[in-house]
Amino acid sequence: MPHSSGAPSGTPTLELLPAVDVRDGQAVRLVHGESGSETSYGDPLQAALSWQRSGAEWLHLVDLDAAFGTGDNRDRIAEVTGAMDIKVELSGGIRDDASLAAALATGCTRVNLGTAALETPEWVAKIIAEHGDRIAVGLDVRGRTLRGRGWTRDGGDLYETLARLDSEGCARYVVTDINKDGTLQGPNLELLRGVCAATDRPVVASGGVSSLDDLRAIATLVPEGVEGAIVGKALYARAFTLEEALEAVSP
Ligand SMILES: O=C(O)c1ccccc1N[C@@H]1O[C@H](COP(=O)(O)O)[C@@H](O)[C@H]1O
Repeated sequence: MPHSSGAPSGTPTLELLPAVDVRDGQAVRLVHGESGSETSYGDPLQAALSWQRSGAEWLHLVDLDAAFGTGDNRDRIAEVTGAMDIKVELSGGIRDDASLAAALATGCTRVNLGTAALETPEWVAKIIAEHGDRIAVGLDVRGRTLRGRGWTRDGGDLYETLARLDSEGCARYVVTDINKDGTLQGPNLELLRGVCAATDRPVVASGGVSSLDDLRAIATLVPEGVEGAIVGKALYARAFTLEEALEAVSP
């Protein structure tokens, strides 16, 4: 049977997660995750609905104010999640029982924890045991060093933390190269390979995607354990459409 112009036939499909990051009620993109580097793209609900209409099966939704500790967009996040018919991965400021309960109550498919995995490991081990694959951990790295609190503080060694989380049963990792994030400079394939070699859990790639070729390159890592890729700036900058991206990674 003929196959599409995307990834080689027989390769499992790379999941694509278009990102909607919310700051001060607006959909924004940052460069290197730095506060103050925002470009605004308007209403987050409209952005999320447009990715859904374009065929997304996942939405990566981030409360940036909660991640930075500059307030939160909880109502907006709940509104967007509630309006989605697709799966939602929710990130930003999920650090204790109250914020976790609020996040899970939105009906999101899973949450993604950053700072908590670095600062309150006992709590994270407990909620992994309670919620299984509804919990992912975001490994946001610069070099080999993890960063928390809006990526402003060092949080330990990537591979030591990964080994600890693996032993606690963490179901999945969202791996972001901070140096690449929001830069349209291409993904850090070496980092992704390194993480895949160190764990048998699925990995979602994040940071740097600029072109369909970048997505095809990430898709070659599916057999090594990369399950998905978050796409942000490239979609907002119209480097390609989501329809083109989905086609590019479908076997
Ligand atoms: O996504 C970003 O651009 C981003 C930038 C700066 C900080 C955080 C960012 N995103 C997400 O937030 C979580 C971390 O939140 P927390 O530490 O759990 O409060 C991180 O994993 C990213 O998914």
